[in-house]
Amino acid sequence: MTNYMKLIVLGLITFLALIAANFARDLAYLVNALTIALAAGVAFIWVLRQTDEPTPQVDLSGEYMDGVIRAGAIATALWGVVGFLVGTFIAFQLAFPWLNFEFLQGIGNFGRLRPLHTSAVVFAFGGNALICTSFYVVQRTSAARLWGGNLAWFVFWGYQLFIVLAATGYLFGATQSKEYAEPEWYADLWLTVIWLSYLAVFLGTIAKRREPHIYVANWFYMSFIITVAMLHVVNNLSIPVSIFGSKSVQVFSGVQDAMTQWWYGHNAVGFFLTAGFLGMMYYFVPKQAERPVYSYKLSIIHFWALIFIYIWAGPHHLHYTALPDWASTLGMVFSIVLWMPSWGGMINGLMTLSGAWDKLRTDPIIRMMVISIGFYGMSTFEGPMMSIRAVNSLSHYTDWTIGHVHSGALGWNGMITFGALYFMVPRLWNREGLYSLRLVSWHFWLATIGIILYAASMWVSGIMEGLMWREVDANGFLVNSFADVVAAKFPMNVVRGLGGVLFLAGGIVMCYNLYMTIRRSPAVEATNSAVPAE
Ligand code: HEM
Ligand code: HEM
Ligand SMILES: [Cu+2]
Repeated sequence: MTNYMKLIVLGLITFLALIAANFARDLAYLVNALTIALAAGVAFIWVLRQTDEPTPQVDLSGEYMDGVIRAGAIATALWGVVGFLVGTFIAFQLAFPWLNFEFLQGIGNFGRLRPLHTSAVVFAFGGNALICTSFYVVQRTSAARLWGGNLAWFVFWGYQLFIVLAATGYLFGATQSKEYAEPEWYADLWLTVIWLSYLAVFLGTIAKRREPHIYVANWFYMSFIITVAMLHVVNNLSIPVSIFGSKSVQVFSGVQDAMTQWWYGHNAVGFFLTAGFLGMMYYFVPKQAERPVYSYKLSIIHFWALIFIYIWAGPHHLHYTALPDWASTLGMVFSIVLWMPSWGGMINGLMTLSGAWDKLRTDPIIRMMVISIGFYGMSTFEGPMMSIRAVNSLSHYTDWTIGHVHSGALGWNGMITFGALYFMVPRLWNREGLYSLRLVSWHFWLATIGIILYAASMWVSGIMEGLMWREVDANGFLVNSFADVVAAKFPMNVVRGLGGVLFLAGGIVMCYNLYMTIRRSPAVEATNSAVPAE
C-alpha cells in the first residue's frame, strides 16, 4: 500500500518538475528542474520494481542500520576529494588568472567556482561526515537501531540531491548572494524537508534508546541539528519572483539582512563546523584511544557555555559597517568569552589521551585526531583575537581571514573527519583492520604540511596586505594601489596552492587506503548487533 502512495507522489513530482522545466525562466532553474525530474523518475522506477515483490520477514530491530552509514562514508570521502580539488584549482586561479579560461566564462571562472568549493567542502564533505557519524554514534551509544526505517535513506539521498541542486545551480548562475547560504528558494525548501527528517531520525533513535543515559556526543549532535534548522529557515526567508524562476527577494533588507546573514554565517561555523564535529570528537577520540573522556563534568559545562555564547558572536563579521556600535561590541565581547568554552573542549579532547600518550608514536589515527584538536584550539584562539575591533581593522578583507578559515576547516574539520573515517570503515565493512597504517601516516604528513603551507602563507599575505592598504605617505596619501597589493601576494598565493596540492594528495591516498580496506583486508565476523553501552 505505501509503495503505491510513494509511486503517486514520485510520479507527481516527476510530472510537475517537467512542467517547471518547460516554463523555466532561467538556465539554472531549467537544469535544476530537469535534475529533480530525473531523480524522482529514477526513484519511481526503483519503487516500481520493488512493488509486490515478496519481502522476507526478518527482524532487524536488534541490529544497527549500517548500510546508510557505509553510503555516507563513501560520499564523505568522494565529496571531500571533489571539494579539495576545486579548492586547489581556485587557489591557483588566484595566483594565475589565466586559469579563468575564456571558454569557461560564466561557468568555470573564480566567482562561480568559489561557492562551489565552499559548499562542496562544508556541506557535501562536512555535512555527509556529520550525518553518517551521527547515525553511527547515536545507534551505538543508545543501543538502538535508527528510528524511522528507511527515513535515514531518504535523508541520505535527499541530501545528495540538495548538494547536486546547489552545485549545478551555482555553475549556471543561481545564487541568493548569501555566503554559505547561496542556494535559491526551492533548494532551501527541499533542505528544510531533509533536515527535519534528519532531526526526526536522530530524536526518534534517542527516544527509543536502551541506555538510560544520553551520551554527551549526542548532545552536541542534537544541538547542531536543531540550531542549523533554525538558522537555515530564518536566514533563507525570501519570496520567489516567479515559481518558474530561481530568483528570489529576501524578506529582510539592508543592515537587518546583513545581521541575519552573519548570525547565520557565524553559527554555521559554531554549530555545523564546531558543535557537530565536537560530537565526533567526543565519540571517536575516546574509542580510538581506548580511554574514557577526560572529564565528563567539563564536557557538560563547556557544552552549555558553548551553545549559549556562540549564538551572540555573529556581529564580529560586521565590524565597521552600518551595524550599530553596541551590536558590534556585543559580538566582540561574546567572541572573546567564547575562547574559554572552546578551550574547555580542546582540553577535554587532548587530556582524554592522558595515560595513553605513547599511542601518538604507534597509532597514526590518534595522531590525526590530536592534531585536529590542536588546530581546533589554534583557530578558536585566533578567532577571538580577530574579533577584537582593532585587530579586525587590519585582518578584515585580507587573506588572514582565509588562513583562519582553513586552519579550522582543514586542520580541525578535515583531520577529525579523516580520523573518524579510518575508525569506522573497517568496522562498517567487518574488516580486521585498515589496509595500511603506513598510508595513514603518509596522509597525516601530506595533510599536515599542506595545512602549514596554507596557514603560514595566508598569515604573511594577509598581514602584508592589511599593512599595505594602510600605508600613507607624509601628505596622507595612500602609498599602494590595489593592484600593487595583488601583485605582492603572488608568491604566497603559489605557496597556498601547493599546500592545497599536498592536502588533496593526502585525500586521494585516504580514498585508496579505504578502498583497499574494503576490497582486501581480511574479514571478521559482523559486530553490528545492538548491545548497550558501546
Ligand atoms: C585542498 C584544500 C583547500 C584549498 C586549496 C582551498 C582553497 C580555498 C580558496 C582559494 C578559497 C578562496 C579564498 C579567497 O576568496 O581569497 C577558499 C575559500 C574557502 N574555503 Fe577552502 N580550500 C581547501 C579546503 C577547504 C576545506 C576542507 C574547507 C571546509 C571544511 C574549506 C572551506 C572554505 C571556506 C569556508 C571558504 C570561504 C572563506 C571566506 O569567505 O572567508 N576549504 N578555499
Ligand atoms: C572561538 C571561536 C571563533 C571565533 C571567535 C571566530 C571569529 C572569527 C572572526 C572575527 C572572523 C573574521 C570576520 C571578518 O573579519 O570578516 C572569522 C571568520 C571566519 N571563521 Fe572564525 N572564529 C572562531 C572559530 C572558527 C572555527 C573553529 C572555524 C572553522 C571550523 C571558523 C571559521 C570561520 C570562517 C569560515 C570565517 C570566514 C567567514 C567569511 O566568509 O567571511 N572560525 N572568525
Ligand atoms: Cu564568526
